[in-house]
Amino acid sequence: MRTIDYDKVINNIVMFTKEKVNEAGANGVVIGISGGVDSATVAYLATKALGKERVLGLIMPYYENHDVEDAKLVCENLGIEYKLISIKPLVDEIEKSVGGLDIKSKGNVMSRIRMVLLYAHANSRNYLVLGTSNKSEFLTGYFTKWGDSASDYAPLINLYKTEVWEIAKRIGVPEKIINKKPSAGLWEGQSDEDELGISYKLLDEILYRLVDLKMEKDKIAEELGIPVEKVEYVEHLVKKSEHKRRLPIGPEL
Ligand SMILES: Nc1ncnc2c1ncn2[C@@H]1O[C@H](COP(=O)(O)OP(=O)(O)OC[C@H]2O[C@@H]([n+]3cccc(C(=O)O)c3)[C@H](O)[C@@H]2O)[C@@H](O)[C@H]1O
Ligand SMILES: Nc1ncnc2c1ncn2[C@@H]1O[C@H](COP(=O)(O)OP(=O)(O)OP(=O)(O)O)[C@@H](O)[C@H]1O
Ligand SMILES: [Mg+2]
Repeated sequence: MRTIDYDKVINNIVMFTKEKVNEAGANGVVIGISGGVDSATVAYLATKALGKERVLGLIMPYYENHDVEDAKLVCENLGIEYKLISIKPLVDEIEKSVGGLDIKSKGNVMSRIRMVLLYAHANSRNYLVLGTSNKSEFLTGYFTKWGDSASDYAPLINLYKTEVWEIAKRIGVPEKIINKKPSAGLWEGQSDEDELGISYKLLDEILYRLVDLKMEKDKIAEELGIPVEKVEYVEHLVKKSEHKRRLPIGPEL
């Protein structure tokens, strides 16, 4: 992987967050706290930048499981204000109004309902929404369009998942959270690496060479000692999600 000066990156994110909040004249930031490492890392960095009084955490479970305890652990360790809001009634109402939803579509509704709640709090308190997307998710399209991808600023967007883990370790995110299997939590037992069909470690190595270094696919395969089909698969994920990384477009006049 690329070598990064982690202390410098941490400092840059902290300065960036401070600057953007000041520029916007905002009173603080609101973050969806899932109990996973991405949102925990954003919450730790935001608290470093703004102080605990200007960070609001929203814990928004659909399912009843241990993730809520992990999310509370993050908020309580930081001493930030947090609210626990079950999104079950809202999501179930939408599912009913559609007349039933397959599990993936329902997961996307969960993600978008959380976005609505985050922006309702941002509007009413003059806060900004901090997103938690990282570069691995962003490039592969592994997010809900206008759902978890929707935010005002995304402090981790230029960092691969394996780099987020490194940062999390350095800023004191509890080990229990760092060691959790990444999951969107959109259905019981969901795992990012299972759904994507590749480990983040390998995905990041491929993405870095494909996107940042713009290397030829067979060269990447040779360097990593993997079949070229794996590289082609990752390229396919990047290409088919292009529409998720831009605002809607229309025809040329
Ligand atoms: N070519 C194209 N040009 C323009 N728009 C296009 C399009 N193809 C689809 N679309 C639109 O995009 C929609 C599909 O995109 P979308 O609604 O996002 O849905 P989709 O990509 O099918 O599903 C989201 C994926 O992200 C994962 N996810 C979601 C949320 C959080 C996390 C996490 O890691 O925490 C992961 C989730 O498990 C699932 O695999 C279509 O319904 C259509 O409206
Ligand atoms: N139950 C939840 N409560 C509040 N926010 C949530 C919840 N589930 C998901 N989110 C929001 O959606 C984001 C995307 O989820 P994602 O799973 O990619 O990140 P994560 O849970 O922080 O880390 P990991 O990918 O390691 O599980 C979260 O970071 C969080 O901001
Ligand atoms: Mg998660």
